[in-house]
Amino acid sequence: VLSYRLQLCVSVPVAEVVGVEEGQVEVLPHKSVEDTDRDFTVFYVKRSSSRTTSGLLWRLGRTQFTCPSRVLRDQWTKHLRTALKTHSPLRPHRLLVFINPFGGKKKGRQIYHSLVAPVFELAGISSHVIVTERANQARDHLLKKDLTGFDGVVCVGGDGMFSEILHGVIGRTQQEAGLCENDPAVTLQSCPLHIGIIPAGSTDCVCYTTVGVIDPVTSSLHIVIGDSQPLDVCSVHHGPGLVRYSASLVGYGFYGDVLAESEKRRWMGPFRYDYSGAVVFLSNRSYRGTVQYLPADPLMSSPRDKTRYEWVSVDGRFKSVSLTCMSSSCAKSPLGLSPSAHLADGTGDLILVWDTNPLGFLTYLYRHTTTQDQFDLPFVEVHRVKAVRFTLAGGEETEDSEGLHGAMDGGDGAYVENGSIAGSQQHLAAGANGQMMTCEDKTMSPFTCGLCCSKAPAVSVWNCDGEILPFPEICCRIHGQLVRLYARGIEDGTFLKDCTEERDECNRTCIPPR
Ligand SMILES: Nc1ncnc2c1ncn2[C@@H]1O[C@H](COP(=O)(O)OP(=O)(O)OP(=O)(O)O)[C@@H](O)[C@H]1O
Ligand SMILES: CCCCCCCCCCCCC/C=C/[C@@H](O)[C@H](CO)NC(=O)CCCCC
Ligand SMILES: [Ca+2]
Repeated sequence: VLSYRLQLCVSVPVAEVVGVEEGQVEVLPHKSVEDTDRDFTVFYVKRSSSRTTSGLLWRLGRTQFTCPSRVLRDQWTKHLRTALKTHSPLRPHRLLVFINPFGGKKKGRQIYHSLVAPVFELAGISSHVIVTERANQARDHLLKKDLTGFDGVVCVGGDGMFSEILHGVIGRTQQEAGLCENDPAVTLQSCPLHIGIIPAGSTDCVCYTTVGVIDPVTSSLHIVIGDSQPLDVCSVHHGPGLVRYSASLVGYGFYGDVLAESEKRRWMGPFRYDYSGAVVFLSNRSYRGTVQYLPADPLMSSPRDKTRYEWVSVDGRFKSVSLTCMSSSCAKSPLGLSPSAHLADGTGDLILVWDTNPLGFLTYLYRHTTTQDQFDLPFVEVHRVKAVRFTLAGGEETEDSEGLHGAMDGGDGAYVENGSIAGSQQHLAAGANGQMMTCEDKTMSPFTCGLCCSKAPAVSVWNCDGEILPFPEICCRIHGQLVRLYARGIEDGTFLKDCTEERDECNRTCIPPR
């Protein structure tokens, strides 16, 4: 308990003290120090009274103390600094910071320098800052450069930027451990570097899901006090190799189409998703396929039914197929794609939305924006899984492959925009084997292209955390707690009554107040 000289009482856990400074110090908007012999200032995490729909906003609290003598003041500051080290061993000392100057509303640099850097400085963190000049620069840096001395990596940007960091730290860890990332059966090594996210993107889904708010100051405070939240990661494989990792959404059909459509409209900023969502909804597509999944929960089966840990296969026509390792919440959908998914339980939730009429699908989508259960619809099913495979359904496979060749001479075919993968503006035909061929008409979107070739596309693309994967056949495996974030899950002080998870394995509403 810290006694404040105006007789107010402020109680702050040592774990939430950000820093201690001699004198009467102010930090924001600018640092100013009035150095008096007997004063010191304590900075700490203060929960804001303004409540958001999901998590709590954190602010920098500040309390000044006056001691009877300078000697006593120096004893206080020394002891407090020692206590910080002892109580919070995961507090970072040195961070590698990547800023994407073009993410979201293009305010990454400003956000970092005005809101985040002062908090880092106060906490005595030394930061090496890199403003990226190209996509994948952060990933490549993490894969190749010397990372000695860094405790964590911070990305200032959106989910795409987080994904770069994710690939960098996972890849580097496996390289150093001599493990093969291509084999979905290999148990990957969890990464020693913590990842911090300063939200400055369009969806900021990973930040929203792990912190509960999109707020750079809240996130910077989680980083400086060394909060640690393990996170499940899904590896996505195609043919013999690893294609990508995903922390949030691996989605085929609706979410793949929205992404393909929105990549052409990056100039619209975050609004591109709303616009593309409407375009794709109106195109009323569904796709055939076979989904195989490995159920995660042995309680779902009995010892006599021979289904324990065996692959289950479903075949049909889907509006969307989504796999998410976490709830995947965002401002549009505060409870997320799968509201009770856990951040670090080693499983993912597979959501199958069977073909339905437009009103039914709209109801499904709309429920994401409310507290109504989006799974309580006759055409939706959800499974907690360890692994998923997707193939084009039986006869469809041949049909599509033939369609591909037909596309070359103007026949039937399935078309996707190449989007960010190879940077080309041509349309690619994605076949059962992932082989890609260009469509004759290089000027139209996949949707009009479907029309120009007289048939709506039979094959969609995968949306993997906001990146397009232009081949339908994939295999996914969830790796439990592969990375750690500077976060603590959504902090709202209530417990789910039926939750039996340990804190580290639980996700959202079960986090006890500290
Ligand atoms: N300097 C750069 N120039 C161009 N692209 C970059 C640069 N730095 C990073 N990128 C890429 O920009 C892409 C998008 O960035 P980011 O995720 O930060 O913003 P966003 O797409 O607006 O947000 P969200 O991913 O939350 O929807 C990332 O995939 C990243 O690889
Ligand atoms: C009538 C109202 C209907 C409203 C429907 C709202 C449905 C919202 C569901 C939210 C799902 C978020 C899934 C997160 C995906 C991220 O990993 C990814 C990368 O940032 N974002 C997108 O692909 C961007 C994808 C955007 C999809 C809309
Ligand atoms: Ca999970």
